[in-house]
Amino acid sequence: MKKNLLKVRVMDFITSIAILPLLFGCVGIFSLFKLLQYMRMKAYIRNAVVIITGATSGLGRECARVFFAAGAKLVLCGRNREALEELTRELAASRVTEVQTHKPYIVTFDLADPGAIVAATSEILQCFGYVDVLINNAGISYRGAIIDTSTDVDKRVMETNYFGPVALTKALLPSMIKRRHGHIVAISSIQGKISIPFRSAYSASKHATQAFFDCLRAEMEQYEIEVTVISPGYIHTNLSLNAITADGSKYGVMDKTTAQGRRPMDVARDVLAVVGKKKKDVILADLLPSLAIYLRTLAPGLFFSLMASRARKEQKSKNS
Ligand SMILES: NC(=O)C1=CN([C@@H]2O[C@H](COP(=O)(O)OP(=O)(O)OC[C@H]3O[C@@H](n4cnc5c(N)ncnc54)[C@H](OP(=O)(O)O)[C@@H]3O)[C@@H](O)[C@H]2O)C=CC1
Ligand SMILES: CCCCCCCCCCCCCCCC(=O)OCC(=O)COP(=O)(O)O
Repeated sequence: MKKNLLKVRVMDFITSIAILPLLFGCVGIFSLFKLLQYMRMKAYIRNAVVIITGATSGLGRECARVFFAAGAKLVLCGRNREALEELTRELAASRVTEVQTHKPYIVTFDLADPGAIVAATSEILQCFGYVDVLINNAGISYRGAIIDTSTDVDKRVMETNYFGPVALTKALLPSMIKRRHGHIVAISSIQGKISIPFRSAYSASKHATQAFFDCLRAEMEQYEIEVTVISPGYIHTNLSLNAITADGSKYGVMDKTTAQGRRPMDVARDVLAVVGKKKKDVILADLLPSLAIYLRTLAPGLFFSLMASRARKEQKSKNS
């Protein structure tokens, strides 16, 4: 009995001695892999020509900061030149020592104006000769009941969130195909995966975005062009303040959900990492929205009931 116990202890000792180096080896290989991945990511962005739409505020502005610090040659887009110039001054004044930084180039255009998109693309290509990464970030949200919403409002949201990015992407694709190099990023939303009540136009525009860029990814693989769709949850930006309502007027309210959202700087860092790793489709949200996506797929009936009850509650609180 005693002899057996000793035998077991000796065996345990030998096993633990053998396992320890194996464990350390695995951790070492994993750390090395992570380091290589990090270095490759940095090299991918350094000196790359990166277009960011909607760089005047919120997530776009923070993306500009992190991509600038990573050494990208930025093309900052928006409608407000003054805001873009102020951002450029801010970036120039920031101290980044790790990599060589580049003064951003500013292009102003309205995504709802197809002619302006074509002109902007020619200007960018004339100036840089090529584009490495396009980040379709600009967007507007909407609040309203379908029954009260004019079709003009639906079109306005679709133009900014869907047709604009599609036109900009198409204008850049030929030069990317020629180089067999390029990366198109679409900032979608959790609402590109599930629809919640009183967001019809916004959610439809984001579902269309998801569908278009999924299709583009498949068609572009043969040209080695990457396509990434990023679906964030709530972010603390001006999105709800800038949202439009059923009659096209500005909503102008900082919603609690927006105010309690993630810091745009943190989301921008995630965007940089996701782009650097060339991920195809990423959800950047808490557990509940992610679970809601699974629920929509696995138990649609239950998901629809939950959304209907949410609509009833919201309607009731609006009426009272
Ligand atoms: N905040 C959130 O909770 C979430 C946001 N998102 C997405 O993130 C992206 C960025 O939004 P966010 O930073 O939050 O919101 P902001 O309102 O802070 O920023 C929106 C940006 O889009 C630009 N924009 C709006 N309309 C147009 C237009 N017609 N032409 C050109 N540019 C335009 C604005 O520029 P201008 O100065 O010209 O108005 C602004 O720079 C959007 O696509 C949004 O759907 C996704 C999930 C959650
Ligand atoms: C297995 C249990 C699952 C339980 C799921 C319950 C369903 C809960 C619903 C959760 C809905 C989450 C919605 C998230 C919406 C979101 O993050 O949107 C991001 C935006 O784009 C915000 O834009 P907005 O203009 O709406 O502020």
